[in-house]
Amino acid sequence: MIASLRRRDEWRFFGELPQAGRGLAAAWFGLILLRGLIPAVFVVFVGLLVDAVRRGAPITALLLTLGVLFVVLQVLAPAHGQVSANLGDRLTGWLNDRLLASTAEPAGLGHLESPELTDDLTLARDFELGLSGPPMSLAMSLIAGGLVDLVAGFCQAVVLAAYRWWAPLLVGGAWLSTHWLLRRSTVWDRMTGEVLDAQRYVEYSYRLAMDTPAAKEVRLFGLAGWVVDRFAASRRRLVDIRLRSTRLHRRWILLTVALVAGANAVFFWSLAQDAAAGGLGPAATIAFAQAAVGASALAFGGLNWALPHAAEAVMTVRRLEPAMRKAGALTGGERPAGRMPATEIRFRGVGFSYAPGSAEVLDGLDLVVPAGSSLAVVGANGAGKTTLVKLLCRLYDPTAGRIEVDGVDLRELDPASWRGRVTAIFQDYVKYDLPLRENVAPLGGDDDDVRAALAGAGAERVAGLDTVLAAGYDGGVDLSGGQWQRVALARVLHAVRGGAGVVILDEPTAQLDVRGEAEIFQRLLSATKGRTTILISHRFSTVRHADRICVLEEGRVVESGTHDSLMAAGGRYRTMFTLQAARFGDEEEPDVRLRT
Ligand SMILES: Nc1ncnc2c1ncn2[C@@H]1O[C@H](COP(=O)(O)OP(=O)(O)OP(=O)(O)O)[C@@H](O)[C@H]1O
Repeated sequence: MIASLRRRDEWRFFGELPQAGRGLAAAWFGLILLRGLIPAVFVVFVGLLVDAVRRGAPITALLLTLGVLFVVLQVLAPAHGQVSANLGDRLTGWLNDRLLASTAEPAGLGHLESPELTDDLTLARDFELGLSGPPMSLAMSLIAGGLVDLVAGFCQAVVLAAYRWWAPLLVGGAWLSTHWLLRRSTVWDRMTGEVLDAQRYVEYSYRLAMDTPAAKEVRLFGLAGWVVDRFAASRRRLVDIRLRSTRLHRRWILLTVALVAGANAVFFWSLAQDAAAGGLGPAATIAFAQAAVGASALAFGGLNWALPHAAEAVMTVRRLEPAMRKAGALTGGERPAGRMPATEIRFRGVGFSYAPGSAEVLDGLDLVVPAGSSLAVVGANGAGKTTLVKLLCRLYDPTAGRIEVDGVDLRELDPASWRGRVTAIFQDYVKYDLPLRENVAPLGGDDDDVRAALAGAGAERVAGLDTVLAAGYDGGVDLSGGQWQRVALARVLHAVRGGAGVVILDEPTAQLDVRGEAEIFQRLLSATKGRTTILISHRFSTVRHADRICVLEEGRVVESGTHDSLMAAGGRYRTMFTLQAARFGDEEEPDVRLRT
């Protein structure tokens, strides 16, 4: 039992508190002891006062002491509340720091895509949102209150030992047992699929209502009422589950009442007997009676509500740290990437699936990209094109085969060093709510370089370098889809200027008009000169200008060659190209070639 008590999250939670603020945690614990001790001292002094009155002795000093104790007790309560709120806020900040670090630091992405870890993450983040329990600053006040009661009850029970050795055990034990007997009524299991599901819905509906990206559709499709109802319904569901799992169990309550009533009856009967028989004076009788009443604070049911919730949040974050580190880890190589690739990038029998047991997205893929050349990858939706370049960025490792750079397995290279060589624009590129300068050079850079990159992407006039690219900020602006894409391209061009040797362009011009696309390609052409470039596009007018083209189907390369050779071969590429040319016309295509 002791071992199981020691293993409980609650203890470990108290052990973690100093991490949030050593001095503050010490003050918080100190105030708990002080506020718990004073009531027992008060009881003793009341006894002494009654005795002094009875004996006709001076009572001024005793009254003064009682007054001071009373005032101190009153002052300590709000001060403790403030310390608790501060500690709760610090703890929230500390937990957020840990969560951000465990989410952002792993080199891979596995930890963000594991369903179990995502569940834990939802649970962990609740310490701030307070969707299924009090937020941390309030929880710390409630926990402090519960602990003060516990210490106060314990100290007053100890006073009873001066009456009879068994009195603290009988009275204190009875009140203490209420904690275990009623525990089931106040604690609820939040790790069930039903709770996590409801919690995820609550969060999601909340974000749908509050976040700008969903605002257009919510209004256009008349979804406002639906979103609000959905939030209310999932919130209600969460409350219902909680009520259901914590409903009071009548049998346990009756047992608790009987136990407490019985213990107190025995104690007070014994006290009355001794007082009547003259074995106990009025001062002691009053003091022990008061202490017995005070011991009722041991029924610290209040702790059950806030403590498990807070402890769970802290322990979930602690548990997530190693789990996310492991799931997001990439087997570490330490070889620096230097100026790789000097000769080629080679995919050798590469297989990949996103989760163990799930479908193979890449399956025995072989591909060579000579250094300094351009390769276009085409294929139907879901063929695995983006997955291929994600592996090249080492966001994941192949589940079979290997990717070699100049003959060296990518896994032997230091991931950070290799990523320093690669730059990419993905379909879901990030639109930072930051000034244009940081959108182009997130890690900072010379303004002239930023301007040159913007000019290269035809985005020099979208906004001033200091303008925040989000309408919600003072002086901020929102950009069109095409303008955003140019800014993202500028980010890539800035990285190329900074020395990136591998350029990945995943549908880089999907949001540009035909003229814009032709113009951007001219610029990409000169900017990526001498760089190894991989272009993914559904626009064959763009694709045809790559040095080489490969067609991906069901996770394999089924055709590869130059535009002319593939057209001459009359295979899938020719079919796709002809279909698109017939539908959209091929006359306006830009006369540019994406290569060195
Ligand atoms: N993070 C992920 N977790 C699980 N499966 C994924 C993930 N990303 C992609 N997939 C699956 O992998 C397959 C290939 O996706 P991928 O994005 O590589 O295709 P694509 O060829 O780039 O498609 P598109 O032309 O539509 O962009 C798809 O079936 C997709 O459902």
